[in-house]
Amino acid sequence: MRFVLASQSPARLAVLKAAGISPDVLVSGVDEDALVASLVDPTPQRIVEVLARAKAEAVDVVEGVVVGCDSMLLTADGRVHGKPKTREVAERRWREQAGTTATLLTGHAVIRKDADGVRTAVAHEATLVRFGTPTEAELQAYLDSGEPLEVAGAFTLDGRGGWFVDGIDGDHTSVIGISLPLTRRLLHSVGITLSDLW
Ligand SMILES: Nc1nc2c(ncn2[C@@H]2O[C@H](COP(=O)(O)OP(=O)(O)OP(=O)(O)O)[C@@H](O)[C@H]2O)c(=O)[nH]1
Repeated sequence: MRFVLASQSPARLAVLKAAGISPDVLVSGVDEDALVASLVDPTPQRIVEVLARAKAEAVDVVEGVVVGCDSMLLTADGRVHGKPKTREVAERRWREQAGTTATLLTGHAVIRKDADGVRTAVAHEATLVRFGTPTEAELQAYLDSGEPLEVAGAFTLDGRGGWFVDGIDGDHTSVIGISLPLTRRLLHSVGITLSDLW
């Protein structure tokens, strides 16, 4: 069965490959900001689920299974944060989040398309992340690396950011970008087991 990852994320691709899946990668190009702006008073959980589903629906796949994801960091003040994209925003994020606990939300959408039609399953995973406190020099060096600018919440678990994550409570693959256990459950709900894909 064809397995399509509707994501440009190298981390999502790496998680799937290490887990025995070699997906086709089709980048959705969804305008995330515009879609979020169109939602009326959405919860953080709904935002990541709507975005994940939009990405999976946007790619042109006639038959097979498509997976789309979206990750955001939900901070204790109720705000959600995507990718900083600039050094200034990444620095502000770290000055606010260092030493705190936040929740990394990852929305997941699995869409199966075959002769029986289209079946869709959507859910999100929430992982608590306990941030450490980088020194000023460490923070500046981390920002200089460029890594925190292109990842949700301005940190990675499996990269340079790992030095500044004291611990997590929940699924680590979800933090990296795609929850394997949740994706397995969503695949089951559309009639697919891993043995169909391995
Ligand atoms: N390696 C790594 N990447 C992370 C981590 N946390 C978040 N990310 C990445 O941060 C990005 C979150 O942005 P998203 O909008 O969900 O995805 P994207 O990278 O824009 O790619 P699309 O799915 O095509 O939208 C994803 O690429 C995640 O894999 C982490 O702990 N490790």
